[in-house]
Amino acid sequence: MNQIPPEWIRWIDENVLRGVSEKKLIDAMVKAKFGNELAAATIASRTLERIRASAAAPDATTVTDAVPKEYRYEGCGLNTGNKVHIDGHNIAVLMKLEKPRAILFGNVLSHDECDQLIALSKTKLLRSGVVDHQTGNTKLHEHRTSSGTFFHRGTTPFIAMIDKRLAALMQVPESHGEGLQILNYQMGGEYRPHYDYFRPDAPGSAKHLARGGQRTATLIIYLNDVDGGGETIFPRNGLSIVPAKGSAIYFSYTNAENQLDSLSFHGGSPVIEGEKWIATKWVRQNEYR
Ligand SMILES: O=C(O)CCC(=O)C(=O)O
Ligand SMILES: [Fe+2]
Repeated sequence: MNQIPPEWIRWIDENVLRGVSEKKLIDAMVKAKFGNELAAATIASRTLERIRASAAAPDATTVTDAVPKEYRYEGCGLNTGNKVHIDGHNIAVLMKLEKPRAILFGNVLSHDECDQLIALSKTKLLRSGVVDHQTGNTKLHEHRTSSGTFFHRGTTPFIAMIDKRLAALMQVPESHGEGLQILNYQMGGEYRPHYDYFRPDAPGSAKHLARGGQRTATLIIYLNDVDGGGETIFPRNGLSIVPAKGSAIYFSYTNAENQLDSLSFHGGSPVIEGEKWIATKWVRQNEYR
């Protein structure tokens, strides 16, 4: 990688502002596959820019006001026990993370349900896109090299049953859920780290926010075991989740004050062997239409 994408520049700026050491930032960037020298040079130049900006600020108050408030974590995530029972289906709680709020679940879908979702999607796959922050439209991008399809909420009794289970698991009304997205990554396919929330400062976000408000949480369900690579990564925590058929990673990133948790930055690392299938459920603050 010989160029730093804008979301990484924003990430560097946020963390320089939070006082995170240069070494930690470089380590995280190297982990995310940037070259050591490029990472170090970019971080140094952003640090310098920040020092110059604060020197040019009229008074200390202006600088203090510019520091974003830290994300306030609400409650304790989904506050589950060690098992969740939904309509006769038993889901295991395998791991909990506090920052960002994240829970790894086992057996969210049975193996048979995973196979059914793959079979229903196979003939409908189209290359996935990313949201253009200026226009809000979807465009193809080298950072997202998967194919996918959607199932609108409740389109068939089978999809409706899954939508219902996922809403109960995520503790939101079913109507707040977007349609279930199915993704397939072939060898080398990846989704570079990104936020699932819509950037409030981007003009293209307005039309997405109008359809149910901000996204508050994501559930990524693994529909197959992947032979190599394909982990879901949270590069700011050094966390990676290895896909295991039927299990799912939940994470949330919007609180009642509308703050957004930048630690939820995540991606799908390249598949090295075999292929990867996932189902993603995004939920909104309000009813999604
Ligand atoms: O492929 C993955 O593990 C991550 C997918 C993802 O980030 C998404 O669907 O929003
Ligand atoms: Fe995502």
